[in-house]
Amino acid sequence: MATHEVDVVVVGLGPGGEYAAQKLAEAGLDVVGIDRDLVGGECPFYGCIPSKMMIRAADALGEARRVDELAGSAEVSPDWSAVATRIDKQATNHWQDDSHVERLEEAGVRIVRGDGVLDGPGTVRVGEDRYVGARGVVLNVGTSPATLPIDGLAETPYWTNREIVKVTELPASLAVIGGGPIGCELAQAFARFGSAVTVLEVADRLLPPEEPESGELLGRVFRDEGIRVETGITIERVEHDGGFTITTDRGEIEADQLLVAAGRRLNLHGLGLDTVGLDPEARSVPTDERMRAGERLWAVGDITGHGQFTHVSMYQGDIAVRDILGQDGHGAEYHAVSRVTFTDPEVGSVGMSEQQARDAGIDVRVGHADLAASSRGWIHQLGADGLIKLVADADRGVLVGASSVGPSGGEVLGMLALAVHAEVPLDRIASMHFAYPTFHRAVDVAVASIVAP
Ligand SMILES: Cc1cc2nc3c(=O)[nH]c(=O)nc-3n(C[C@H](O)[C@H](O)[C@H](O)COP(=O)(O)OP(=O)(O)OC[C@H]3O[C@@H](n4cnc5c(N)ncnc54)[C@H](O)[C@@H]3O)c2cc1C
Ligand SMILES: NC(=O)c1ccc[n+]([C@@H]2O[C@H](COP(=O)([O-])OP(=O)(O)OC[C@H]3O[C@@H](n4cnc5c(N)ncnc54)[C@H](O)[C@@H]3O)[C@@H](O)[C@H]2O)c1
Repeated sequence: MATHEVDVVVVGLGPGGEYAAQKLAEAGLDVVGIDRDLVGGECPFYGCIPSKMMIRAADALGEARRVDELAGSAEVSPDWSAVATRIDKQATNHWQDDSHVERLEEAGVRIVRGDGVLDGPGTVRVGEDRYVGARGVVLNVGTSPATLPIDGLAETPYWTNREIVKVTELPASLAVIGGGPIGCELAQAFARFGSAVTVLEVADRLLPPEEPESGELLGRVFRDEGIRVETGITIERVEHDGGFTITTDRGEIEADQLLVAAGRRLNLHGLGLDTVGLDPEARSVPTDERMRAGERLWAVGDITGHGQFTHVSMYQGDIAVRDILGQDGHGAEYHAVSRVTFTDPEVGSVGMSEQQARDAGIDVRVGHADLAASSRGWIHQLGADGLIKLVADADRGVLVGASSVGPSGGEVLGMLALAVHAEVPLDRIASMHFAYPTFHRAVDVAVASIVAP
């Protein structure tokens, strides 16, 4: 077994690990980056980027279909091959990671392909090689699609996000198990291209962790668009015989293809966490505000349990880099994590939901605004469904959470994320100017419903 002495070993090169490896190497450290699959991780090859390319195209179709009522007439002939080609060529370079590898190598990172396994503090084994980091190890091993214990499912050729991003021909019909962000985003994209889509969600609404108003609104929009939405459903069995038959407590559902988008499994199994004093069965890797997870060990990304988002992974990667380099700066805070599901309307939220705030014992005040009833919503008309919901801590006079659903809901969320993050007093928000007639002007209405109900 060969031993390689370096400064830092990064295991898993998802967004946070890739960022950390590059910055540490640019700072002059000797860095080895280990990945068993594509350097860059889930986001660029199987996640955010290909799915958002699908959504960009599907949104163009959705808008074009509004022309007849708003601006004359438009004939829409969807062609999935334009999306498939863009994902293949522009987003993923045929699922090759050369550009990611080149960027890291130019910074001085040595890339090792293989399965990294922890072997005591500061040490990682890859096959017959041991890499010892004098400063330590950064873990960024991410997630894989969760498997569901549904009778028959494992024997069928169902799709996860890994397969659906490579689809070159649109299925006539698609069933989607899971009405979370992946299920909702892809369901609407495929429906807008012409697939007959059914979403099967065990909870009583879409996007269950979001505010009930948000998930219910999205369910209404989906149904209006012709997507079949079955919430509160139990799937009993899945069979495949050319097509899929999904047996549920409401009868059988047939579909040409099946997407399972029912959450993620952390890639912690077999990682050797016990060799560094961590519980291999834990549901996340606990970290402090400097992303330290143990002796000479840092962890970033989905495995830390603070939201499975690229921006969280990179935020944490930056903090780990500063800690390793002995630099000052802010530590990790999670009271204002923002997230956006890129459906139409976009569903954005930040901080706590109303229920989470009540559960935390906060004296909650809630503010609402109906986007469709705002000046801009009325002008926009088609596709203006949306809302603003604010969750305020009455004692402190600040927002602890907010939701922004609507066209550009994720962009409107920006100002709310700032307010929650910086704990801007509500009366200061109430005293500002809100440009007319923007979508974000609905925030003024929602604030007023708390400050001067
Ligand atoms: C369809 C889809 C859409 C998404 N859309 C968005 C979005 O719009 N916005 C957003 O913020 N987030 C989105 N996400 C989530 C986002 O992709 C992840 O949060 C993001 O990739 C960060 O993950 P990570 O840094 O933990 O690592 P990952 O991206 O999961 O990468 C982990 C890496 O570690 C490697 N690895 C694992 N185990 C080992 C090992 N033992 N040895 C060596 N290498 C190993 C893997 O091969 C992989 O390359 C989406 C996810 C999916 C699936
Ligand atoms: N725009 C974004 O930022 C974005 C987009 C996609 C994914 N992501 C990230 O990836 C993560 C994973 O996404 P996801 O949608 O797979 O997971 P998720 O856990 O958020 O949602 C999965 C859904 O599947 C449902 N479900 C589970 N078992 C079921 C069953 N047997 N039958 C029917 N429904 C079932 C759950 O109730 C849940 O609503 C997200 O939590 C998010 O952090 C982010």
